[in-house]
Amino acid sequence: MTTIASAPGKVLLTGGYLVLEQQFSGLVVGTSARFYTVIRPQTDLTAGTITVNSPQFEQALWNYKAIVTQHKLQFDSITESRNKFVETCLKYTLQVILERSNPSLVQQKLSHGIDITIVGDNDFYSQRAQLESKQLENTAEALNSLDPFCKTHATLSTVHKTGLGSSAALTTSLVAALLLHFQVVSNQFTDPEKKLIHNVAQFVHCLAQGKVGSGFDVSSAVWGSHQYKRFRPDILTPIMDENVDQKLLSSSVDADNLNWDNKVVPFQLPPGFDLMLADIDAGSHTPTLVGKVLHWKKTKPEESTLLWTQLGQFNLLVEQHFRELSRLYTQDSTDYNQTIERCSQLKSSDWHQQVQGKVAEEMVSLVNAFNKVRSLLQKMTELSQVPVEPQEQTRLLDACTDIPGVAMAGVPGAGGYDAIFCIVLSNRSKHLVRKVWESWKELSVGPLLSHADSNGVTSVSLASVPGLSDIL
Ligand SMILES: Nc1ncnc2c1ncn2[C@@H]1O[C@H](COP(=O)(O)OP(=O)(O)O)[C@@H](O)[C@H]1O
Ligand SMILES: C[C@@](O)(CCOP(=O)(O)OP(=O)(O)O)CC(=O)O
Repeated sequence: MTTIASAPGKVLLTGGYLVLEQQFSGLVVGTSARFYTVIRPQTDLTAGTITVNSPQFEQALWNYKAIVTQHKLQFDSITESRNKFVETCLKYTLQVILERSNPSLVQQKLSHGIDITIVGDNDFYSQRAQLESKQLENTAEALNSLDPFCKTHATLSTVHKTGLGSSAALTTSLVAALLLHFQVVSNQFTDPEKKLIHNVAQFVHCLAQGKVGSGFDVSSAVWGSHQYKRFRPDILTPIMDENVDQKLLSSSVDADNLNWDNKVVPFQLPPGFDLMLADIDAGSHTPTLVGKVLHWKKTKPEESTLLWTQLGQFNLLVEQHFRELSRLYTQDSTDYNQTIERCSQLKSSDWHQQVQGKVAEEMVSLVNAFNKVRSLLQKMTELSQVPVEPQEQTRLLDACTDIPGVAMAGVPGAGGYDAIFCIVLSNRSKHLVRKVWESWKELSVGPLLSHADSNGVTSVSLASVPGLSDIL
């Protein structure tokens, strides 16, 4: 039986940096771009052989040996080339599986080896090189013409990532596929099953990256779009050890372990709103940005605390206005749709003067709250001297915000020169935004094709994913 699990990428709309602390939250939106892990039993491999390949990359083939005796696992990497995330996923997820399932079932499923294929939608990786080699412009139309899961002509260490969170989506889809393949979870992915997938994926992701981060990226790979409040780091810090005791690991990641105090409040963009993303070629190194911002925060506790408090309030206001708009839709969808239609034809700065009614008022409040968020991120940039929303990005975002039907434009997550997002109200606005991106000279702006998709981790069939069977 072939097993496939899939997990989405993410965009942190608000809450960058603040979400590292439990008292603040982040608003994260899932993307239509997803990772897929396909597990197929083999008939001709020696017992315990696990082959993993990522066909979009060069030199992306890894072999492992997993020997199970009773509840014990002996796990070795056979190939010289390593993939920290894949290896960590396999080793510790198999240990969790051994604590929760019959060892003879695990042995039987590994008896002739298994083959694992991992792919991510094209949006996870920059397609600039691919487009250049085909002499195509970096436009949405050209991206649309590429094959699904196309080759990047790069290795995993040289590829340019677009910031959708490849390691979190990969980890989550691989953990979920393994738990499903070894029958620890059902293909329904019920709530407690998702909790287990989440907890295992957070552990693996933290161990592989060598630190306990906020975890919003793994959380959105599991739960899709939501308001995220982090877990207390000390649920993981004591087990951040390659030789962690298997029983301790399994009990720590248990769905019923109440020490996991992360909070997930489901969220969806209101009807008529959609997300657009662009990757900026300049790029920033997120861990460096985070290190510098946190260093500044420590040296300037008073000014940073004030900024964090204000930013926290306006981040929450943005979310509240989104939620109120969704509520207004359910109350009177005709009035709501008419207002959105009207707003989609006007610049957001004109909504206040030219559109009336409750929905319009809410739209204006949303824009005002988000403008305040941006001005506070600009203040953070100035005070910390870290380019969270640098001036080049400010100019680009202002140009996007000046387009009719664009409700907001901002830097996602840690900000920097990595990416931008826009929230737009119509296909016409999308088209106009793409035109601005194509003609923008100061920064190289590459469109992504993803839109907002609030679904989290799922089990899927091969036939339901266009292009997937072609790369197996
Ligand atoms: N398609 C893939 N197949 C296998 N491993 C992958 C794939 N995509 C990403 N990874 C893993 O994730 C790592 C990248 O993680 P990271 O630098 O944290 O990027 P991101 O910010 O996108 O999560 C890679 O080095 C690799 O181990
Ligand atoms: C600063 C942060 O709060 C958010 C960073 O979010 P990004 O989405 O920018 O992350 P990358 O995918 O690693 O580039 C750090 C964190 O929460 O871990």
